[in-house]
Amino acid sequence: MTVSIAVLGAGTMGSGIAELFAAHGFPVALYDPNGSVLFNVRQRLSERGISVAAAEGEPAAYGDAAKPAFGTGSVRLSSELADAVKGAGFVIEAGPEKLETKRELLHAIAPFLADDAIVASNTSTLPLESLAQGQTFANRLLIAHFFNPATVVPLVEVVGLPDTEPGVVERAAALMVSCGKAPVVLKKDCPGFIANRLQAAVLREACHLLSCGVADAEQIDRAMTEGPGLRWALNGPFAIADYGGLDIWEKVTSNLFPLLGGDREAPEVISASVRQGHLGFKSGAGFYEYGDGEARQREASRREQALLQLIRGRKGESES
Ligand SMILES: NC(=O)c1ccc[n+]([C@@H]2O[C@H](COP(=O)([O-])OP(=O)(O)OC[C@H]3O[C@@H](n4cnc5c(N)ncnc54)[C@H](O)[C@@H]3O)[C@@H](O)[C@H]2O)c1
Repeated sequence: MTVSIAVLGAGTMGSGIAELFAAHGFPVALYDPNGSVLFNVRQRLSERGISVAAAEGEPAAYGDAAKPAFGTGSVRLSSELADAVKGAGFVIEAGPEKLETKRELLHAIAPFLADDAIVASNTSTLPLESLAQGQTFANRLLIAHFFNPATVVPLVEVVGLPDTEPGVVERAAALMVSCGKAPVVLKKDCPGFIANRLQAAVLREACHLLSCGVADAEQIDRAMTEGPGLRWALNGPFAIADYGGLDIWEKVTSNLFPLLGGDREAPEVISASVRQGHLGFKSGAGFYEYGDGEARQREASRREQALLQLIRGRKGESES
């Protein structure tokens, strides 16, 4: 039987996760408390070929309530939490990254959850333990951490707790696989999980090099995309160390580790940009300039296509 999906929060990640599940044939209910978010999501999903309906009683602007009722491969938009959650076999929250908001949201869904529903959080940084505290379904709660864009990037980090009900993590991982994802199951809860910790370590050093005047941002980025970035799409750091030779990497690490940047706070170059309202791509400027909304839309599509091509090319290589 096809499991019904409920996605809570229809922002960048929630709308992408809803699209992913719908594109793989699952019936999806997508909840957001903000009507204008739902209105925009309807436009976006429709443009991407996903069938969108409004839940009963919702404004027609969210989609035609008459069709499709809750069909396979469609998204039903709802501003009612109970409506979105009831009957769902897998619920994933993608609300704001605030502990209290997420805890309250999880608390609010408890009365409407099916007895065997799995509940996941897409949090980037909050420990599962802190989300699970006091929740009646804590033994069915886990992390399923997608990457942006959720429709494209294969990785989903899946994390349970020591008293997670047996089989729950495995069922969630299998669900991800059925959507073409490559789940990585962590042995234990860890803030930032794996991938964001690795990315943060690289960004810390990139900012250190920039602040030392070794090169500008563009050159530092090129040193990544024209070099290690290409290899990292095929081999992780341990395989790269094996290929290079562990004797060599012993020297590299012992010579370089004492010299690497060791910031314990957000890099000043990033904080200064944030203070000026330069938030990166979404605001039109950060380390680079991105132009107006239309230019950014084009760039986002181009990046998504390039990423898809890369993923397809990589699959082709490993299959041949
Ligand atoms: N953006 C990323 O690259 C990324 C990647 C992985 C994980 N995440 C995580 O995913 C989550 C969502 O991030 P995002 O980038 O989509 O944020 P976003 O700001 O784009 O979306 C958040 C959505 O939550 C809605 N919301 C507000 N209060 C809510 C509530 N009480 N219940 C349900 N929804 C509510 C907002 O209206 C908004 O539409 C965060 O936990 C974030 O850390 C983000």
